[in-house]
Amino acid sequence: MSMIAAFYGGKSILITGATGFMGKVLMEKLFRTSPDLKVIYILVRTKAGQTTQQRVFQILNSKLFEKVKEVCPNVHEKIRAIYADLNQNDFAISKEDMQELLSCTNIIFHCAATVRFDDPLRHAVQLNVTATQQLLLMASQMPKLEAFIHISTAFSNCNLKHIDEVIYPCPVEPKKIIDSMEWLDDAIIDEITPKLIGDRPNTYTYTKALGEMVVQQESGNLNIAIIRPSIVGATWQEPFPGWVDNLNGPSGLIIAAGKGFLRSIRATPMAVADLIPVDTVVNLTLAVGWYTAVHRPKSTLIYHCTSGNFNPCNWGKMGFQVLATFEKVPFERAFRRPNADFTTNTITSQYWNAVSHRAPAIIYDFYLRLTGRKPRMTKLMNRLLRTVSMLEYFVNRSWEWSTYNTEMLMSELSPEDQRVFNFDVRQLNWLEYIENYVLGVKKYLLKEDMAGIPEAKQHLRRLRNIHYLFNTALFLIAWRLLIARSQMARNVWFFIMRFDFFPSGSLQPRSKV
Ligand SMILES: CCCCCCCCCCCCCCCCCC(=O)SCCNC(=O)CCNC(=O)[C@H](O)C(C)(C)COP(=O)(O)OP(=O)(O)OC[C@H]1O[C@@H](n2cnc3c(N)ncnc32)[C@H](O)[C@@H]1OP(=O)(O)O
Ligand SMILES: NC(=O)C1=CN([C@@H]2O[C@H](COP(=O)(O)OP(=O)(O)OC[C@H]3O[C@@H](n4cnc5c(N)ncnc54)[C@H](OP(=O)(O)O)[C@@H]3O)[C@@H](O)[C@H]2O)C=CC1
Repeated sequence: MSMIAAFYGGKSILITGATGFMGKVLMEKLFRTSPDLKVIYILVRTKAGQTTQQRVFQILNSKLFEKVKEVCPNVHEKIRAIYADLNQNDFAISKEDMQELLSCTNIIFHCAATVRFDDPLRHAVQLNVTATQQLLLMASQMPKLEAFIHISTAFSNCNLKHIDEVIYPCPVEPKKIIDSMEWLDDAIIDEITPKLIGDRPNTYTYTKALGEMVVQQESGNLNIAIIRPSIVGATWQEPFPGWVDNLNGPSGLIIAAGKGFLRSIRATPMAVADLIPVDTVVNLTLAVGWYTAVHRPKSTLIYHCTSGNFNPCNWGKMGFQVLATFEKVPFERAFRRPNADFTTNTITSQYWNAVSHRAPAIIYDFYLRLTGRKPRMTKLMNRLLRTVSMLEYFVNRSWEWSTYNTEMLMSELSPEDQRVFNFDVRQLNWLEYIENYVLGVKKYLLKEDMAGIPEAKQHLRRLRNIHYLFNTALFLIAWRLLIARSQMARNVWFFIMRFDFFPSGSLQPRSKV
């Protein structure tokens, strides 16, 4: 019997960010392994015209939850969606709901965050820092609370090369930052943002670091742990391989490469691609919840959930395997044949951006205009290049994360728990994982049917022929222009012609047969 699964039985669990990528997998695993848990409270806002109930309905009816429905048929009764907006005071939770949360919650998993790299500082602080502070305040009023698990990121200190399982202070206290957001206007905030984030690449990593400081400062008597995952990718094993439902991290770039938009990226092939499957992160998170509640460590423990030091894969290997998978399972209606290159040189990268990204987009838009349609490729390409430029920081560096606490936890688990809540990435076969990831992107993100693969391959063959035709035409035009302008080119041309048309020793053309 799994001790961790048994621990969650009968518990009331509060999850923030349950509608997000990680939150959904966390809920799924909890329901599947501990169907006798009492209730999962989720803080949900309304979005895209959907009520909180409609959002929950959609999640429970998704493919991800198919297995849960077999194990826990009354899952919809055990999930209690509470309307909440983490940007509002007291999260805009009603008094009755707040009362229930305060009196019943046993465990909190705080996953909600803004993960956008370009969020204005004010918004990133509100969600990643102030909301965390408010949630801690709520937690301190929960008499039955056994553990508070905060999800951070392994990149919260990405300005360092070696990162230990400790909280590193930021120069300006989070409380001062929170206060200043109250009275500074947006223009001033924008002006001071680069100074505040310092050598971090974006407001996301900076505010996640501030969030950790808040956890440390406001922990009081709470039983707290922090989990720092690296780049979270599709599921490895559970509930099935390759599940992914958003474009963050590598997923968006896999689509861009598979559809032939992304042809080159400034990335270091030998740099470690510190990807971690989402189900691995969830298994560690649940194990940490159990350990923190049962063993009550004296201080806040930080767990790095990374793959680089256990089972490293690099970007070169990853890119190669992604392209190899496109050969077997191409995406439908590609713009160009998938063929993305890595370059480490900024100038070469700019050259390829002009030649392989912008030029084809301009030509395609010209074609759209000629055929009376609205041009759109240049705009799309500009957005893609902007996205790529934001991710470049992470694909040109390697980090070392110490994993003492994660390894300690692994050794504390019973063999059964090590199996059910497996977070040992040494067992991960990268080639298989990446292949399943690409397949998952095709199936669950692009919603493409496997039956369309022959047609997709046929389309790629057509694109290859167009490519050859286009290149030949381009070569001929360039050559024709060159001979018109250069005597030397003309001499070379006549020399070749003579060599080809007049057999050696003869000045007569070859007779046509
Ligand atoms: C052979 C090649 C193989 C390639 C493999 C190489 C892979 C390298 C991957 C490196 C990943 C490094 C990630 C590092 C993560 C750090 C870990 C964390 O904690 S951080 C946690 C992880 N956090 C993150 O990863 C956040 C990263 N993302 C962001 O911050 C923002 O999306 C943005 C600033 C990039 C774009 O903002 P903005 O322009 O305002 O627009 P929107 O957001 O509204 O989207 C606009 C359009 O772009 C689309 N799209 C979106 N994302 C991607 C993508 N990744 N990609 C491509 N496309 C993407 C989106 O669908 C939309 O399309 P459409 O609907 O218009 O057609
Ligand atoms: N994905 C990754 O690569 C990594 C993620 N992490 C961390 O893991 C955690 C989960 O990330 P992930 O699941 O990928 O992120 P997602 O963007 O998929 O999910 C974010 C969640 O936060 C919720 N949320 C955002 N703003 C609000 C708000 N104002 N009120 C209520 N809820 C809100 C979202 O709700 P809604 O659906 O309504 O938008 C969503 O449920 C985050 O803390 C992140 O920093 C760490 C390392 C890597």
